[in-house]
Amino acid sequence: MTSDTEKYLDTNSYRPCQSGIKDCRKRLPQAIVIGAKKCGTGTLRYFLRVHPQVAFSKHVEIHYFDVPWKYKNGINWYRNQMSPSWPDQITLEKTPRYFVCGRAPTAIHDDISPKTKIIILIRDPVKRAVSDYLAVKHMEGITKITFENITVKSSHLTPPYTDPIYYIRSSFEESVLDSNGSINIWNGLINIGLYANHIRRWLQVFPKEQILVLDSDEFVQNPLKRLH
Ligand SMILES: Nc1ncnc2c1ncn2[C@@H]1O[C@H](COP(=O)(O)OS(=O)(=O)O)[C@@H](OP(=O)(O)O)[C@H]1O
Repeated sequence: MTSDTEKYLDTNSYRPCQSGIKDCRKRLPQAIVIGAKKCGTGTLRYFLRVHPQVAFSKHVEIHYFDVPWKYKNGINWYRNQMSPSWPDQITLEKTPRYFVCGRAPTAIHDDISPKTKIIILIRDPVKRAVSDYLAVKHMEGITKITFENITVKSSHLTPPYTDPIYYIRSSFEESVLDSNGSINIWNGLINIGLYANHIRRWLQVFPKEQILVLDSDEFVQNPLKRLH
């Protein structure tokens, strides 16, 4: 998943396709990997990118539906972020934050198509939370932005919220537990892992036949089986 690998895939594509060649153009995605964050979405993209019938977006994550300034750019801007595809290829993108984004289900339904397929990976929520915690801590080290003592407001989690608020302290346990020892479900570390709550919102917009939920733990052990 290094940038060298990405470059190799770009220049050695099995079915090179460039805008301008007959029938080869950028299309809106027929399927979107919406998350969840830290559940193996990067690995799924990595595998699917080499499938000859898949045109996965070159950008690792597009964040069109969850980032207001990108959404304001409009659907043509979004289409332009996709990889060019042949008519028989499926265009795909992945942005794990869509999973928790309040406006994403309706916007995908209305702006792309009610027939859009939704792919969700889920994983043991505790392992997901620890992975997320370590990633945010790492980011804290790089950006020097401190996440310590960020106030958690449940109002941030009403639609169209774009990101659960993270409450990160020096240890994982301190981060996820309230002073009375109960789990703070409004902390993004926990909230993203309340999969049922989020999937319920997607099911209010898309029929269950269009939503594929994959067990990421199984995907680690037997990726080929899950890819079929
Ligand atoms: N094949 C496969 N299947 C499932 N999970 C895998 C796989 N490969 C990697 N991983 C683990 O997934 C974690 C990263 O998930 P994401 O790629 O979704 O992260 S991100 O949201 O895009 O940042 C990250 O978890 P942690 O290692 O616990 O941090 C990866 O190790």
